Amino acid sequence: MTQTPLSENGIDQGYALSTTLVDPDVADMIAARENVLGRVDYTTAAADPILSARSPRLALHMAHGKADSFSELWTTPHDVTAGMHDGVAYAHDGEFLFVAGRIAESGHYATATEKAYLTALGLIRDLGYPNCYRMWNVVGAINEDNAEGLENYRDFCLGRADAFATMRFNETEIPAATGIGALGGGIGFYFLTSRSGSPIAIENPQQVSAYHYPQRYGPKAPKFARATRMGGRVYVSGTASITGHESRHEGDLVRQTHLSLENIARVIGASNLWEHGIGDGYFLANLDHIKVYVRHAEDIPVVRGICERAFSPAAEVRYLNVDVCRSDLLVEIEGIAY
Ligand SMILES: C=C(O[C@@H]1C=C(C(=O)O)C=C[C@H]1O)C(=O)O
Repeated sequence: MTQTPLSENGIDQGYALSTTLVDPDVADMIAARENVLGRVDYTTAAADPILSARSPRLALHMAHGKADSFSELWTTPHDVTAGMHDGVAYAHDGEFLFVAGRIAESGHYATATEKAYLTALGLIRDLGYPNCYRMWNVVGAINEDNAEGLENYRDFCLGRADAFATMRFNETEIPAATGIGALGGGIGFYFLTSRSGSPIAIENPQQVSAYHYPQRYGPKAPKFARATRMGGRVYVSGTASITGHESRHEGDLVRQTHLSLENIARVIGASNLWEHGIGDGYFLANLDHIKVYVRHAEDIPVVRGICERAFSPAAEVRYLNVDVCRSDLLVEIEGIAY
């Protein structure tokens, strides 16, 4: 029998977390028998992160009713240690860490975002899991202006950029991310980080790196990578109809959906990964645990039709009716390539 190499903390290095997007009652059943590193409920009301059955749980207001509610679970074969720290909930298993937080609804997000991010980023360093490879941020009223007339998304980006600067994250350490609209509840966020793994940040040659977007998109650029390679997988950020730094196909749902998919295919494709020193290449059919964000509910059937032709019929795909970070974007897609 071949032995998997063990790292110094005794965990096999080829190991990665498992995830699933399931109906909440199915999530309850899985949570009752597996080690849950984190649970995120995409549901009808937001709530502060808590420890539930000794693991972190965050509720995001991302669903309009029971029919579009689901839960995302991150599970591990290893024992989990969980805790709360300054309002954030976290858990770790010796190799991976999950941390979740919430920023209360407010007319001004930058300072509170910076503070919450510093809490979470400080925690991952102090606990010894400094390598952040994926972040999700859901922002209520994302395209509306704050009390000073700055769009809430841009306000959030300001605080996030300041936190990364304070923590001295350089461009190669910036994780894959999603920054998407929520139906309410301020800003909810959660991160995945690793103790010993070194995530590789991946960019899209057809897109300006988000962290180099010009100032017309906000005072501080959105700090995220287009994807990260970690533990034999590629975590693809929320991806929309953008080339260069500009939104394309304004008002054209079909073309926006196709360009979003093309952008993902390019990011995960063999030639791009080769440029990033990664041997494997992936196709859209390799994507799983996909979220498709659609601005207008009535557009979901058309988007679904296009996506179903591109993705594996076995993939877990959830469609959410929420706003997107730029008001001219109608659709955005994320997933994990295996
Ligand atoms: C769609 C884009 O950005 C969105 C916003 C992100 C963020 O601010 O973290 C990350 C990915 C997308 O959800 C884009 O700029 O291409």
